[in-house]
Amino acid sequence: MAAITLQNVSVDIPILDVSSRSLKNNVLAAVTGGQIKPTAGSKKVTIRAIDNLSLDLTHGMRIGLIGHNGAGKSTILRVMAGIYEPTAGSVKVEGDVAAMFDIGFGMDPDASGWENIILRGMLLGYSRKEIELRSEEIGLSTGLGDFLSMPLRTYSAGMSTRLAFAVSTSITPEILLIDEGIGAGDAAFLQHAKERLRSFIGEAGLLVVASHSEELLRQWCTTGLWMEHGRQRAIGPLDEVLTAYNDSLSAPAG
Ligand SMILES: Nc1ncnc2c1ncn2[C@@H]1O[C@H](COP(=O)(O)OP(=O)(O)OP(=O)(O)O)[C@@H](O)[C@H]1O
Repeated sequence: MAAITLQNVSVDIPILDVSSRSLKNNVLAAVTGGQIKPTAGSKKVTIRAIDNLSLDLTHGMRIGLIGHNGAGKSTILRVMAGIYEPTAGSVKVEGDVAAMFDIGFGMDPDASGWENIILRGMLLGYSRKEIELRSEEIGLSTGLGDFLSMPLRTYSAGMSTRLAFAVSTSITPEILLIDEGIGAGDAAFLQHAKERLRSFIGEAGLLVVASHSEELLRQWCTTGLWMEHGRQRAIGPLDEVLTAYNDSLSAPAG
């Protein structure tokens, strides 16, 4: 059974080339970003991207991460994927994780489409034998035809997305983490991609998605987690959390 538990997790990112003396003491709090703090014992600064966050996500949950720019949504996903180590607190992840962040990550521009299917498949956890067995079916589903024999650097952005997308969705993950930005491509591909995504997402035991698109969150998620300056502002049924978030955006400042 898939599960993710975060206990009092904080993520501090030290910024090495900014001195705290350069910061203006803004009276108005920033509306974006994490919390900027002087680093203890130094003139440097630290950004607290996640601030003491505890979460208990269990099998079957479909979480949408909501919040302003720099609220910490991508950072939480990276902590869950094991890319970032928390500065404080503990993270426990049970189940295989598939992360769809930077869709082109790990692809080699000089290798052909076929070779990139193998490379990316191995990055996603397939053995060479498994991915070789599946590569033909994955290649066919891209609609790239003979371009699969050409180096990736000859592909347009949409063509590369097709390739990466086909490999990424060929696995059946227990935990699926998605950062917004997937969906680039032409209309026909998008239609195909949506169907493939729907079943891919349906197969995952636990889904966490960060997105600014309310439509996408409503389609895929049932629980909303509203983040603000690295902290949890609210968690609950998606509809209620989205309404509260939208109300906060339209409320007069002050
Ligand atoms: N590589 C980095 N170096 C320095 N600061 C970073 C880095 N990555 C993120 N941060 C900081 O961490 C905080 C949280 O960023 P994060 O990317 O998690 O926000 P987000 O909610 O995903 O934002 P957006 O909706 O704009 O994508 C921000 O204040 C950002 O400035």
